[in-house]
Amino acid sequence: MAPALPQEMDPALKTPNSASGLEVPVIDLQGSHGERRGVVVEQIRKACIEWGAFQIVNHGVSAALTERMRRVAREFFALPVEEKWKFSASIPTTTVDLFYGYGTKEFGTKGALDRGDQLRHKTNPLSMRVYDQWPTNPASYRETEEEYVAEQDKLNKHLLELISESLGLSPSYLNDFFGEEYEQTFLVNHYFPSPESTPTEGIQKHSDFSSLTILMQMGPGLQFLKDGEWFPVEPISDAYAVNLGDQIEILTNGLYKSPEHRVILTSEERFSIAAFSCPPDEKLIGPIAELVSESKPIRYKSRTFAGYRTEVMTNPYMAKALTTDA
Ligand SMILES: O=C(O)CCC(=O)C(=O)O
Ligand SMILES: [Fe+2]
Repeated sequence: MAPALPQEMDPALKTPNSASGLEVPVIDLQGSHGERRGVVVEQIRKACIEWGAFQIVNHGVSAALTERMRRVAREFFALPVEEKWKFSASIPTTTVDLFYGYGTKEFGTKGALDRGDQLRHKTNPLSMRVYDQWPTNPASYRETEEEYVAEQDKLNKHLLELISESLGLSPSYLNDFFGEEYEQTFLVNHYFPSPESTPTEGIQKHSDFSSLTILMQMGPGLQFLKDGEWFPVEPISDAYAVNLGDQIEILTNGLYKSPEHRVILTSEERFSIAAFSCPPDEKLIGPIAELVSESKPIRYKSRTFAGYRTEVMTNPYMAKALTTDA
């Protein structure tokens, strides 16, 4: 979920790191329902502590469905802009909310790309779906997004099981905690090509205020910040980039990090398709009791998810709002 106002680019952070040999970990989910579960859980724990992010392959989402989703997204964004506006929200965004439906920076500044346009829908709970904001062109758009978000829901739940286990909690802990009414948001980011020879940000440095973000990047550009250096996420066909959001950082009392990330534009048009899972608005989020001890005292203030989101959205840079209790 994107910051909106101009922010100075730290010159020290301009070039992605390649010298260290470190890479955003790639985790193979094959066998993660069965014989390889223990191995995968251990890899997830390490990745969540060191990066707060990883890529996944063999995740179970059908390649054919993903390809259909990519295709209808490209077709929608290729329409004339006046066609796309038909699927925007009728009222401009407020300072404390993201825009929904089709949008650009001109319409709602919050959460909009600097150089591109977007399509954002709430997709869970089903009662939050506003189908008027779902494209009807191409004709198969709506059914494709419906199938796609159902698969993302399954994947999100599987990942939250693995993450729960990696914390020494029962497998169902995080899914039970967020509940069936958890908020799923679907987002297509469409970045315009950049003619500049100097690196230009398509989405500025931010962390996601979600619990978990599952993202398909179509073309290079995504970078994660680790220990003050930027690391690009290597595009792998049909892989998803997964990152923890601020809610997991708070719940784990800082053991797992919600990593900062950004997108650098290239000379090619670029898309990414994200599914964010978030707690229900009124859910109180604070460190999980089992993860707090005398040697690991509470580091984060508890507040409702809606309260947290408002704090982030009213900050001009949409920065983390992870204030401590101390
Ligand atoms: O487009 C990408 O690769 C990242 C997008 C992102 O960080 C976001 O939408 O929150
Ligand atoms: Fe993000």
